[in-house]
Order: sequence, then structure tokens, then C-alpha cells
Amino acid sequence: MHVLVTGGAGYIGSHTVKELLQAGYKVTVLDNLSRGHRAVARVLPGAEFVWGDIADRELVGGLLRTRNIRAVLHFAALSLVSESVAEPSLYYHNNVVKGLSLLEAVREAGVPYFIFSSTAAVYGEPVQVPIEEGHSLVPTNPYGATKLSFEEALRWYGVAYGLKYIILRYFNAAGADPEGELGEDHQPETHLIPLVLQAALGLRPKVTIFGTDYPTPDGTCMRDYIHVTDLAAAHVLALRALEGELLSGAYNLGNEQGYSVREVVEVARRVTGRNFPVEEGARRPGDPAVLVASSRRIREELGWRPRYGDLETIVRTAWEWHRRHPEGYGDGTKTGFHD
Ligand SMILES: NC(=O)c1ccc[n+]([C@@H]2O[C@H](COP(=O)([O-])OP(=O)(O)OC[C@H]3O[C@@H](n4cnc5c(N)ncnc54)[C@H](O)[C@@H]3O)[C@@H](O)[C@H]2O)c1
Ligand SMILES: O=c1ccn([C@@H]2O[C@H](COP(=O)(O)OP(=O)(O)O[C@H]3O[C@H](CO)[C@@H](O)[C@H](O)[C@H]3O)[C@@H](O)[C@H]2O)c(=O)[nH]1
Repeated sequence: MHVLVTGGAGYIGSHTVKELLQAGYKVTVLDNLSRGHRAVARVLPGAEFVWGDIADRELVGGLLRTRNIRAVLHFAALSLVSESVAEPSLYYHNNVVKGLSLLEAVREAGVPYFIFSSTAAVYGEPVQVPIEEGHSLVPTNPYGATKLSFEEALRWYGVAYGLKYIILRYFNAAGADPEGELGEDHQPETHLIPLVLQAALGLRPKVTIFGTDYPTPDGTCMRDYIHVTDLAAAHVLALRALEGELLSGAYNLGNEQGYSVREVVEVARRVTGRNFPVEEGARRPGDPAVLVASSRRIREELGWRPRYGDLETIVRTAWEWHRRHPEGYGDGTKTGFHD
């Protein structure tokens, strides 16, 4: 079976491409490299990489038809909460307008299956923790709102056109390929674990804790960190479930355990054996105090089991990659796969 992975040159998409290839799928990646890395194409030679935009109808339609694509895994998006608050128009355009263009191309080509990268941000401020899929959906920032809009479009495409889909709502993706081939390289980096590890490497002068007055045991925010390879594996399960005609639906993906920012810093100090300066700062606007998943549904219905569930393993795999690749993929120009 041939699948199209949008955003496959990015962090989670690239790890998923690796799992898909190992599971025997034929993979075409479509990425405009606005945030991704051309180096990924060299690391994963088993996949075909196409440099282009999800909204290029001619390109996408051509790929879907000529490759006889049966499933689209849609990772391509902008995904920074603070950027979305400052520039909602960017987010609505890329995640909703362009996303709907992709969905139209999928409908036109008659592709039967679709897997969508959604987020814990669709829930907003949790009313109940751990968060179950039936929790109210009241996003508190444009990023979460754009992801929810796309989820809703999928649902109605399912009803009207029979598209079978699975929505995966990731909590905090972290860690790196345990074989060391792929890792996290966002520019600018805003995620806690890579920032902490860059401080351990001396690439940053310090780590700032955003808020110490949250209603949590140590006053800092708690998050549910999930290893990127466990996320990737869930996509293969989701694909098989769709092929087996499981009903469409949404699934959380987290480890069901919250760690505070201070705990992440402590684990990083232990794993790296290095000390680094940490300062306490103001809250970052839009951050909920606690985000912890219930992943019961995906465990029960798809048989998902995390292999790298504990935080120490997550941080260790990330550390291995950052230590070996202090400059990330080192392809700052990002001018495309073809030059
Ligand atoms: N990282 C997390 O913790 C997290 C958590 C929840 C959900 N998600 C979702 O998972 C997906 C992947 O996240 P990530 O951290 O790997 O992000 P990423 O930025 O590393 O990857 C996204 C990729 O999509 C590409 N892209 C963006 N817009 C495009 C477009 N219009 N056309 C073609 N390619 C385009 C980028 O170049 C990039 O390679 C996103 O949809 C994100 O919203 C991420
Ligand atoms: O320098 C830093 C960076 C982060 N944090 C805190 O660390 C936690 C984790 O932050 P971060 O790694 O930026 O992730 P989130 O903001 O929780 O968002 C991630 O996880 C969400 C799902 O939970 C996804 O929707 C988003 O796309 C993804 O970026 C938060 O409490 C932050 O306030 C700090 O204290 N200092």
C-alpha cells in the first residue's frame, strides 16, 4: 500500500516515515520545507521526497493519482501556540485553508483513508484530568482552534463522502529515534526538552521556567511527554485499523503521567550528568497548568503500547541525538530537496 505523508520532513512526520517503511508501506513525502529538513530525505532513502505545498492542487492531485495513494497521513501544519496568538492569519491560512485544499484533492482522487495529526490543544483548559476524548473541546489559542476546525471538516467529509479517518491527538512529543538517525530540530526551538538539552550542551546560557505559581505540587506546569517513536508506531496501528474498516474516530496519545517543568530539568541533569543555570520567569500566556492524557481508548481499541514511556528514556534518546548533532540537521538554508 502506497501512502502520502505531508510534513514528512518535520520532526514527528520523519519518525513516522521511518516506522512506515519498516512496516512495509511505500511512502511519498510532501513537504514545503518551511519548517522541515531536506537532510531527512538522505536519512530515509526508502521514501520518495517531493518538495511542494499541500495547497498545490495540481501537484497533490497528480501524486495521489499516479502513485495510487490509498492513505494520507497529514502532519503538515504550523504548531506553535505563541506564534498562533501573534499571527492567527498565518495559522488559519496554513492549517485550515491549505488543509481543506488537501482534503478536496483527497476527495477528488477518491483516497479512502486519512490520518490527522491533532493536538491536546483542542481541549483548552482541562476541566477533568486525565483528559478523555469526550472532554469538551474549547481551544484557548488559534493553533488549537485551527486543529479543531480541521477535525470537524474531517468528520463531515466522513459523513457525506465516506472518508474513513483517524484523528490522533498528541500530547507533548519528545525524544528522538532510538537508532540515532532522526531527531528534533525546530528553528526557533520553543520546546522544553530540546531547550534544556541545548543548555546542558552550553549552546544556551540558561533555561527559563515559565511560571512557578501554578496550582501544581511544585508550582510549575505539568505535561504528558510521549516518545516520538511511540507516536510514530501509533500511526502504523491507525493505518491498519483503517484498512480493517474500523470506524473513524479520535484518539489521545500520551503516557498518562504528568511531569512538571522542574522534574524535566532534574531528569535532564541526571541523564546528561551536567549542571546548567535555571532561572524562574513569568508565565507564558496560553499555557494550561496541567495536560495529561487518558490513552485508554487507543490502548483498548488499537492495542497501542508505548515502548519508550518513561521520561528518562525519552530524555536520554533526545540527549543522544543533540550530543551528536549540536547544530541539528545542519541544513539551515532549507532551499529544497532538489538542489
Ligand atoms: N510537536 C508536538 O509536540 C506536537 C504535539 C501535538 C500535535 N502536533 C502536530 O503534529 C504535526 C507535526 O508536528 P512537528 O512537531 O513534527 O512539526 P514540524 O514543524 O517539525 O513538522 C511540520 C512539517 O510540515 C511542513 N509544512 C508545514 N506547512 C506545510 C505546507 N503548507 N505544505 C507542505 N508542508 C508543510 C513543514 O515544513 C514541516 O516539515 C503538526 O501537525 C502538529 O500540529 C505536534
Ligand atoms: O523555555 C521553556 C519552554 C517551555 N517551558 C514550559 O514547558 C512546558 C512544555 O512546553 P513546550 O515544550 O513548549 O510544549 P507545549 O507548549 O506544552 O506544547 C506542545 O505540546 C502540545 C500538546 O500538549 C502541542 O499542541 C504543541 O504543538 C506542542 O508544541 C510548558 O509548561 C512551558 O511553559 C518552560 O518553562 N520554559
